[in-house]
Amino acid sequence: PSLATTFLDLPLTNPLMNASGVWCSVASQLEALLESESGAMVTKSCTLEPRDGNPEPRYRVLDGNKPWGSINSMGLPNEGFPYYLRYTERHDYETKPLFISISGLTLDDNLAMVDSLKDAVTPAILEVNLSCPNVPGKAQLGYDFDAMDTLLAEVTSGYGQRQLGVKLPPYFDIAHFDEAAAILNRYPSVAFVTCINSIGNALAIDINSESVIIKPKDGFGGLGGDYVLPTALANVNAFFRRCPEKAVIGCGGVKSGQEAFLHLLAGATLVQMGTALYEEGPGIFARVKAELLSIMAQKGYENLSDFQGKLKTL
Ligand SMILES: O=C(O)c1[nH]c(=O)[nH]c(=O)c1Cl
Repeated sequence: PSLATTFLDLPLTNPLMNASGVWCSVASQLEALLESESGAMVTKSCTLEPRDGNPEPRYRVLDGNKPWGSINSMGLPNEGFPYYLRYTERHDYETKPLFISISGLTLDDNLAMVDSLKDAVTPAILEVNLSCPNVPGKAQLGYDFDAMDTLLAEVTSGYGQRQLGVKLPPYFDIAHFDEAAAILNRYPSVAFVTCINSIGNALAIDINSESVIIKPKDGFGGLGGDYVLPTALANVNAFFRRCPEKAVIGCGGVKSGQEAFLHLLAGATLVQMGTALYEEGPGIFARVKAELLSIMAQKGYENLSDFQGKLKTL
């Protein structure tokens, strides 16, 4: 079988990539992703200026009893937009496509970054993060439909209607899938949606210390890992059904070929890994590729298109 695929008409050797934020904040990590067997890669969401982010501990793996996952309240630590723009100028696009993620603290900051990217005419693919749950005082744009609509109008226009994508928070209500998709479908240049970001503001508690386990926001943080897989699959399939003109990138709960297969079946074109990559490192891509190929072989599938988006209902 073959894992070859295309995304926005770009050829990829396989559909696997990192989730923004994991193993992609500094050049050494980005170079490790380039060397890895991922089919593509994305940078850490950046703000206009560098940020230290929230106080530590701000990331913890939750691996008491199975299932396992992670909680994080990083607070958007990043090297600042110019650092990542410079990286896009020296990336080897022949090896694999690069996405650049932006998460401006204000609409003006997002527009300033978009304007610089438009002038840079870089092959990097823009993913606008609408779903960071961890900046104190900043509500997630993806949960404010008016603000999301305004941002999309300004950003798509500012980007000269060049193709871009958005990183969405998980939604949990059919009416919200309907409303978010209706807004997104009014912007043809939004060529893909990445579902999902972490499930915001979960609370992990340690029974021995009788305490929360991360410092920021009294322990409230974004949840990732096994816990979010069914919600991630629902969001992938909901937007796959509602946005036939757009591609869906699946993210959430992928740690083996099995979950990658499920995301593809639900409608994802590419599949991102966050928590599992954080814990295992970039070697995970070779493992998950092999597992996915083995599942395809067992099922008699030659190409991803043999099952991609072909989830059955009862
Ligand atoms: O705290 C973070 O940096 C963070 N953490 C997340 O789980 N998702 C995001 O989009 C971001 Cl920007």
